Amino acid sequence: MEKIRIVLAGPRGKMGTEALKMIESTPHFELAAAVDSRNGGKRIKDIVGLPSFEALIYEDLHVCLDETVADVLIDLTKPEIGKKHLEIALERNVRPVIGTTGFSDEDLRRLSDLAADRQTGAIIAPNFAIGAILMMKFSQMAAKYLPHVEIIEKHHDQKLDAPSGTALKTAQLITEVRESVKQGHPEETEDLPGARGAELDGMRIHSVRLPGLVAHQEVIFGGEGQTLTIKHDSMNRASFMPGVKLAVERVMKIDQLVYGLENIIE
Ligand SMILES: NC(=O)C1=CN([C@@H]2O[C@H](COP(=O)(O)OP(=O)(O)OC[C@H]3O[C@@H](n4cnc5c(N)ncnc54)[C@H](O)[C@@H]3O)[C@@H](O)[C@H]2O)C=CC1
Ligand SMILES: O=C(O)C1=N[C@H](C(=O)O)C[C@H](O)C1
Repeated sequence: MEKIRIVLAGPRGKMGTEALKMIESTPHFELAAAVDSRNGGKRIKDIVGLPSFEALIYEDLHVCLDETVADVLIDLTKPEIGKKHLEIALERNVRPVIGTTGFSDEDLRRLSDLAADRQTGAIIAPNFAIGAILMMKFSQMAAKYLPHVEIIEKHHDQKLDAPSGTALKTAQLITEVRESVKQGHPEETEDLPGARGAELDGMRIHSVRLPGLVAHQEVIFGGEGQTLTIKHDSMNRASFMPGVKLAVERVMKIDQLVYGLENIIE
């Protein structure tokens, strides 16, 4: 089998270091280069303790792709950078697998058109953990019958964005099937601003940030005399890697943009 040549953006990060281990242990993957905000000109083996990686580090994705033969870009940096990198990769027919968040509906439309024009596969995955994908799918099933729903997402306190991409994706999947309802008391007040969380189509989303957490979400449904809680916990970043690996393999076989791994797992 021919190896899939990967450029990894964000190799020093919490996700990036796990992704390096995953690439190293996958015989048909090869690290072609890396993109980092520092360390340009060095080699990956010089900045992380993985001596097998000779791949060069670039500080600019344009230059990296000018000088590197690559099939796939994995981006695990931060929201605005991931979006920019996705576009640069597509313009060069390198297939992006993006783990960062912050894509508006308008971004998704524009980038889908770009992927279709270039006939180049692209995957944006708000969450790579297979359990989290199932949590979202089960939540969508439940929302059809129990439309009163609140989402509580909990993350480590180094997370930049709120609410999480996973919470937004969950809410979006729920709005596809749920009848719009006004939740809570019609006359409820918020005596401390933010107490009821963010609001999306009547649903409430609450974001918790604490040291000690990794990535966790509860979707709580309420009905007459009953509640249903669907809960997922990522205990470490290794939990995301089977999904990253699957996305890299699948992006090689598609010629359009896919938003969410639920669209590629059977
Ligand atoms: N889709 C998913 O399943 C998951 C997505 N994430 C997302 O992945 C991203 C990374 O998460 P963590 O590893 O926890 O963050 P982190 O802060 O540990 O790592 C981010 C890395 O990106 C690098 N970086 C920043 N700007 C850059 C630039 N311009 N070019 C290249 N590299 C740059 C930083 O140096 C850092 O090493 C976040 O956006 C996070 O929300 C995190 C976990 C799971
Ligand atoms: O920043 C994180 O850590 C995570 N980000 C993604 C999100 O915003 O949903 C995925 C996962 O929750 C971890």
